Amino acid sequence: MTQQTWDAVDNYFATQLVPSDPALDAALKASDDAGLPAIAVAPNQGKFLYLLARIARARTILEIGTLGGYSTLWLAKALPKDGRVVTLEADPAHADVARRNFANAGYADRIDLRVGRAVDTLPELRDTAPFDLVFVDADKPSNPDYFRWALELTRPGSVIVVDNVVRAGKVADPGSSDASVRGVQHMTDLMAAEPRVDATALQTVGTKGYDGLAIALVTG
Ligand SMILES: C[S@@+](CC[C@H](N)C(=O)[O-])C[C@H]1O[C@@H](n2cnc3c(N)ncnc32)[C@H](O)[C@@H]1O
Ligand SMILES: [Mg+2]
Repeated sequence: MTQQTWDAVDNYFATQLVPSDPALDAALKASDDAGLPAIAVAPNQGKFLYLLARIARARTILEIGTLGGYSTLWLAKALPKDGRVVTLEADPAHADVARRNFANAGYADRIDLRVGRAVDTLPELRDTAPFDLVFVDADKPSNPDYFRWALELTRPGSVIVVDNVVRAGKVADPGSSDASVRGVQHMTDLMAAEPRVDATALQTVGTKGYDGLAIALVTG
């Protein structure tokens, strides 16, 4: 299988099942025009997050890693009118683009964007917790910290999703010295040893190449 096949299949399903949304398309274009890296989730992955949030009947969502807010908008779309997404972003330039995207999409009232390193902004969220769903998609070396925080800020029944866990297959290399790979491996160790979650991980292919995500249900 080749990238060309993966693109064609993603485009087939996106055309059928992920109708284009002008607000989301505009957010992607504005992010691109502002020079942000093209590392947002793909449209079908955004819809997947949206569906997970709806399946979980999420009213409060935490996202770690905003970029231009594309995945944030998918998550915000899944919320009831009085629901809320808190999204954390370290880079003020990314946050500026995201803030404009939220306003232009008409979702600014449902999204609370906090600028700063997530390890510094997460402790502020103890009063806002518990979150029904947490989406972890920031600096991968910090994934163990983000998993610990996600556990602290959720409740039994909450869902934790961690993006980009495959690292082009290097996650299976126990001798890897890549800090992102090691971050994912350490987080996976924590998930495996944690009696309060039930978790799995999936490899994926698509317009974003070869990747994958982990998902955990908080059980206790
Ligand atoms: C992969 S992008 C997020 C993509 C976004 N979730 C989406 O799919 O549309 C990762 C983001 O995390 C931010 N980031 C990196 N380190 C961070 C940190 N320590 N705290 C918070 N955000 C961080 C980066 O600046 C970048 O905007
Ligand atoms: Mg990602």
